[in-house]
Amino acid sequence: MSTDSSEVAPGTGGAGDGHRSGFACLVGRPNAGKSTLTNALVGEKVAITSSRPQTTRHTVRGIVHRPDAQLVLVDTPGLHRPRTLLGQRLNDLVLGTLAEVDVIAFCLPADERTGPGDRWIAAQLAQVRRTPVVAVVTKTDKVDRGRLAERLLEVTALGEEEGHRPFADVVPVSATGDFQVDAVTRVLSSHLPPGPPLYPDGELTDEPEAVMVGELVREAALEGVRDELPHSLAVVVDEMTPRLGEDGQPTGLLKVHVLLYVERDSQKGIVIGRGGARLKEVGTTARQNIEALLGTRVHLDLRVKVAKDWQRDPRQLARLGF
Ligand SMILES: Nc1nc2c(ncn2[C@@H]2O[C@H](COP(=O)(O)OP(=O)(O)OP(=O)(O)O)[C@@H](O)[C@H]2O)c(=O)[nH]1
Repeated sequence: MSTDSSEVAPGTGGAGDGHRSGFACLVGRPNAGKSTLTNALVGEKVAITSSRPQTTRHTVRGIVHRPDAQLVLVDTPGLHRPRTLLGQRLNDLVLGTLAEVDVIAFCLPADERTGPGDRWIAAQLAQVRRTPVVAVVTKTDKVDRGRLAERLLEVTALGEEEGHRPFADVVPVSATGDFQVDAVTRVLSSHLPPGPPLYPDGELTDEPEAVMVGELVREAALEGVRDELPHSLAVVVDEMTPRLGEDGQPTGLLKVHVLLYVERDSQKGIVIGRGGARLKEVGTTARQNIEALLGTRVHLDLRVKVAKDWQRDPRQLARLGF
């Protein structure tokens, strides 16, 4: 791993003498690389990545353990200008989270230019006054050194624009190229308050298992589908119980029932596929990942249902846990 200190933008330095602990939140436009970075930092798959924007619905925490610091990552949905009630709810959730964390990592892809979406987020972050904001320039493997240098300056300038807040640090990283991942941990940790670890060593997430199971199903169901499904797919884990044998004893198999809600019949068709072929694939992929996550054999039952216009209906949203 390349974590040469000369590659780190100047910042507030190391964690100091004592141990530090606290919470960090990753924000950025959809597709900015937040989930991938969370996974790289934690070193295990906990958040959901997908090549489709706005797939992260739940606040998933990953925990980075280091000898001198414990960094609890709160991965949020993409902060974006709300178009639907769901979008508004997500933004409220994000802003509420931001006010409570110790440091915010604002992810900006190296291979894109600063756009209106970034300016909108920068303006939102300026409202969260007390929390330091570290700009993390992601996906550096996608650009050459010259472009990266330009981009770092461009990002620094974004913090200095009227109505924004200067960034506490600017750090380049490639989560997939394993470049500077440690540097991101170090810089974020340097902004945490002194304190003992908040979670026992070895713990990677405090997200309830059912939420993570739901996310794995959601991820599998979205894979390779290129239409508007990310906005129209909700996942509810209905049941997770040990399967009992004929003698009433546990068989070592976990029974998992999951409901996939789509908005329209046409979307139901997309998820299920011809003759149910796609849903079968989704089930196999999701089951393997759930088994890896929980360390137990799983019997997975997926049902697809249509919940018309659920994104705009507060009662439906509440029922689905938003
Ligand atoms: N080349 C390269 N691609 C990356 C890197 N980090 C993320 N990506 C890709 O960028 C896309 C988006 O990454 P995500 O981590 O899902 O982005 P996100 O910000 O969590 O997206 P939302 O959940 O939509 O908010 C995926 O296709 C990733 O594989 C990186 O360091 N290098």
